[in-house]
Amino acid sequence: MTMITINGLNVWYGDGRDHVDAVKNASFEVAAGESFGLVGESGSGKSTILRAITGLAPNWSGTISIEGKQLSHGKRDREFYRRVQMVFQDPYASLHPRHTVDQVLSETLDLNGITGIDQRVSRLLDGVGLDGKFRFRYPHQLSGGQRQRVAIARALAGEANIILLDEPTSALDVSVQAEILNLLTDLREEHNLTYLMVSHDLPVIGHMCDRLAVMKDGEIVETLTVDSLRAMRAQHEYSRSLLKASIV
Ligand SMILES: Nc1ncnc2c1ncn2[C@@H]1O[C@H](COP(=O)(O)OP(=O)(O)OP(=O)(O)O)[C@@H](O)[C@H]1O
Repeated sequence: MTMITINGLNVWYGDGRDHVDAVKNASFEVAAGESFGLVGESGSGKSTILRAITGLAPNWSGTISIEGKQLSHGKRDREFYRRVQMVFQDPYASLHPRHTVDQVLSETLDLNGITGIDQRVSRLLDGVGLDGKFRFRYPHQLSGGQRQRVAIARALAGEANIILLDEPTSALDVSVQAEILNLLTDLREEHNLTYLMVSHDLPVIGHMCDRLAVMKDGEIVETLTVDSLRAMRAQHEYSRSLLKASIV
């Protein structure tokens, strides 16, 4: 089954002189259980695609479908968030500073109509490798990696099996990045999750994804498998230059 279908997507910001075509005619599909990466330099339009999916970039044309259902313009409804969750770059900004880990997770479970919250919170913490002692801590009492684990637990609290990941490790210390990437890989397998992941870092995408789209100046210049990337079978000159600059 195709979980995410993007077809002829254009996204723009601003009017008149401020008009920016951030994404131009982008198309790709992400299958159930697949991990798909969007890679490209800063400003190439990667995050804008995620913003269009989540309704944060209101000006777009083309089609975006989740599990075969076309999304409309405007705000996303509860049903959308039941299927799709996000993990952002900066876990500190995405967690309420005056809510404990317990509050963050309990509230999300409650919103999803899930019962047996007490047990579920401990299971969620366990699932992301956080000791129970962190349960009643506030975000500022956690390290960056621990905060990102909480953000991941929150994304998994409901029944969503599509997770949008926007540079989920680039704000973290290098030593912690691999831990979080490995956790995400394990969770995908365990819960049969579908990932759409944005990163400017080709090795990160190579580690995490099955297929990827390379973006440049708002356009997808190439879509290829990570295996063919590793085998240096990238066709497009730009993809090859990215590849040369990094070790996948
Ligand atoms: N809110 C906004 N208003 C106007 N222009 C924007 C806005 N957000 C992004 N842009 C522009 O859209 C283009 C694509 O930006 P986008 O953030 O999607 O790129 P990106 O590849 O995700 O890069 P980065 O990793 O730096 O976020 C850029 O030219 C950027 O300046």
